[in-house]
Amino acid sequence: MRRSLVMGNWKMNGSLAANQVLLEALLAKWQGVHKAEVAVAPVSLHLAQVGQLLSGSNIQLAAQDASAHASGAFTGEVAAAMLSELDCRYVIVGHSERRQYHAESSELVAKKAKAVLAEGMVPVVCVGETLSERDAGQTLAVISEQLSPVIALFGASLAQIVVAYEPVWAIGTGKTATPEQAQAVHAFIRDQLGAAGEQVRILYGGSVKPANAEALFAKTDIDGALVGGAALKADDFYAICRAAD
Ligand SMILES: O=C(CO)COP(=O)(O)O
Repeated sequence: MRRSLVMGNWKMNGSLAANQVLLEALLAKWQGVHKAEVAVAPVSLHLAQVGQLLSGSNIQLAAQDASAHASGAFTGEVAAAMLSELDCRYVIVGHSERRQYHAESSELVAKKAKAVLAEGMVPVVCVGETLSERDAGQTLAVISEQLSPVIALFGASLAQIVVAYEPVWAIGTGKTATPEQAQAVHAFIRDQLGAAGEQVRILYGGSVKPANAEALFAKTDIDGALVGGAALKADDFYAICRAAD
């Protein structure tokens, strides 16, 4: 049985003070989420302070990206080992915003995922098609291309990753994939992962809200959510976590 996972991706939002207020509001109402695992991913600069606020709670710390390199002359990058030092449990890699605005290839994303795993953390590998790719009937081909370097690089450790399916057209647009559309892609991803597939949690991301979370989580292959905008509102994020519990 796969344990559901809800992760809040705060992206590049909020001052440290604002994020502290958000977390305190979340922790104040934090009862009743026992079965689902929950994590929040602040910007790397805030990880230490957010980690301190989370200590004693059952909310895990996550990072939004990691370098593929272990250390050295890579200005602006943050190594996986540094994230591990701050007790991060999860690291998002290959978010569409990184692929789109920072030209990250699927090969680079796979290397980042491997670097995260090597430091004892869980990579959350994001995949997803754009609207024009969907309209052209290329959704599954795109997902397959994005996953294949990860599958090739991970081998037997593939069961240890988390995958997030985030259709680009649903991110921050208020347009969610229908539960049926998401389920079809999740089932495809699980199939692509082969024998490891049964164990891998596959999250859906893209305009997840309290109003649509339950219907998404009811689908067989949707094991949780990667939440952007709604994770910045304590009430909404809490409601999504409850729906996964
Ligand atoms: O990109 C996302 C999470 O990583 C989804 O963002 P939204 O929930 O704001 O659509």
